[in-house]
Amino acid sequence: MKFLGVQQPAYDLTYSDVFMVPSRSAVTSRLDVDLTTPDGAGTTIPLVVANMTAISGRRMAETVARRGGLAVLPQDIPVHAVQETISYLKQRHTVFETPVTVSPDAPVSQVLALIGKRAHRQAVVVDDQEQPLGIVTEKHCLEVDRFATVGDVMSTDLLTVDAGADLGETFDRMTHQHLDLAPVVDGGRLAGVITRTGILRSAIYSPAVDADGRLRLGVAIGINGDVQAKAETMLSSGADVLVVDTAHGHQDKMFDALKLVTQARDAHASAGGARIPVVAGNVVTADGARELAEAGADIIKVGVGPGAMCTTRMMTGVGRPQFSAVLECASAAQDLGAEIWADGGVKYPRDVALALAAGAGSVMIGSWFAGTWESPGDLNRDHDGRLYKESFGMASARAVRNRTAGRSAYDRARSALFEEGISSSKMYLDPQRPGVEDLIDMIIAGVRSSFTYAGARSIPEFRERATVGVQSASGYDEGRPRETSW
Ligand SMILES: NC(=O)C1=CN([C@@H]2O[C@H](COP(=O)(O)OP(=O)(O)OC[C@H]3O[C@@H](n4cnc5c(N)ncnc54)[C@H](OP(=O)(O)O)[C@@H]3O)[C@@H](O)[C@H]2O)C=CC1
Ligand SMILES: Nc1nc2c(ncn2[C@@H]2O[C@H](COP(=O)(O)O)[C@@H](O)[C@H]2O)c(=O)[nH]1
Ligand SMILES: [K+]
Repeated sequence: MKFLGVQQPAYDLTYSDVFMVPSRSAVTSRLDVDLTTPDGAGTTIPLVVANMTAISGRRMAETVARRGGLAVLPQDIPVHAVQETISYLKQRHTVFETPVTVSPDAPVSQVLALIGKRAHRQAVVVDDQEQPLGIVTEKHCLEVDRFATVGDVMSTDLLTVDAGADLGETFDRMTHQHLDLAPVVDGGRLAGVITRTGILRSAIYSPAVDADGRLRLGVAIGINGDVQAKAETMLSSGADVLVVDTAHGHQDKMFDALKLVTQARDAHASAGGARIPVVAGNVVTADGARELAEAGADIIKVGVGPGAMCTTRMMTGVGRPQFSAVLECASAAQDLGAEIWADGGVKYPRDVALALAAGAGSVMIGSWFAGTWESPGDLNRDHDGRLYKESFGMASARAVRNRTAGRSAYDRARSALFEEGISSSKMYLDPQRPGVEDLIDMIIAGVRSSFTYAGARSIPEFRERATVGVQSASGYDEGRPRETSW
């Protein structure tokens, strides 16, 4: 990346402070851009879901991995629950979505409870042999008494697709029959569901898979407790990426933890397992990035204070404008053969593109994905009828209370003194883009386009070719669309 015209300014920059100029391009289509990450995390798009309890769960992990990204499960989840999630994810189909099934005798209220995290808002009605009998949609259920049975309201106008069927032809048949969703069967039994949008997405994205072709998942490990045991358990349970994560990643305790995790990882690889990348953070300086890379981190997580749930900068004055942090840390890490993840503060597709221009291998997103069907929280409706989910920071009093539940009252009270995050925030679902895949579509469309403006076909080329200028607040404002007249 180079700065436009003048030299790099003497002050630090946020994503909003910068813009990119187009340059002569030989890339004639946005579809010629390959967004496979160079960071070794095994993803085909440079997006990682932040390890936050209100955001990253199994539905999120499954949905994002199918489109080539990676979710990282938070360190606060009990070990057995993480193991169950890994095992669940490893059994998911890489193209077909996991169906919600109900029996024809079930009340429609059951359907409404089950389809909450499904973007298609539909369930498949099956018999005892798991053979599809019909489809029931949210709309069917909302129009009747909650105790009406599924069999009363379901649609039996079905298109059942064989697991080996050509997806393009399936799309045409579904369009012809005005169907959005079709059950997929393998040997007569339900194997998944497919939607028309899902078919289109399968043509554009490649799932993030392990060596055995199963969906990938990351797991976060804190720096407290028995770090070695946790790392070993996660490795043997099938985690694909380990994230050693703490607020202040440039501290002795982090280096102790990182040593244990990399040793466990190496032992796992020597015993015939895959070599799992280790991520460590968070830091925002070249020194921090360099020392973590020297200590064995493959990927360094960068960002202190840009997160939407984060009060660190206001509480402590510590942090750094994220564009400059990413730029400096990426350069230091890459000198040592390591990569970085730009973590936090992403609100628009442009922020992802700018992080990649500054040298990030992937970009971690939390709060933006909180307001989606797939995040773990319950769906709420405000006074105006708008749908939202509740989110909270991982250093908030609420998260600290959860994390320290097993400790003494005295220890918990002491930990609660240090609060650097918001305990409750409303994250609204965008009516135009209520699913995480809708947001991924928007981000990836923006980033692909950004690459062609720079004449880049790949992330390494984009890093090389991007030309970045510094703008005033009115420069940024000029770029914003106006939804009403001004
Ligand atoms: N990216 C960011 O800007 C930030 C992210 N977070 C996220 O919140 C989650 C919880 O992280 P964390 O608060 O580190 O909790 P952890 O449970 O990971 O513990 C942090 C450990 O580091 C010690 N420590 C020393 N200095 C600090 C410091 N300045 N801030 C925090 N801990 C310190 C703590 O000791 P003691 O308690 O005795 O001081 C404790 O032992 C993580 O997911 C993290 O990524 C949190 C804050 C900022
Ligand atoms: N200082 C704090 N940082 C937090 C907290 N919870 C999460 N985080 C960080 O934010 C990013 C996600 O950023 P977002 O803008 O996409 O939401 C996450 O990965 C953490 O690094 C917190 O309570 N305090
Ligand atoms: K913030």
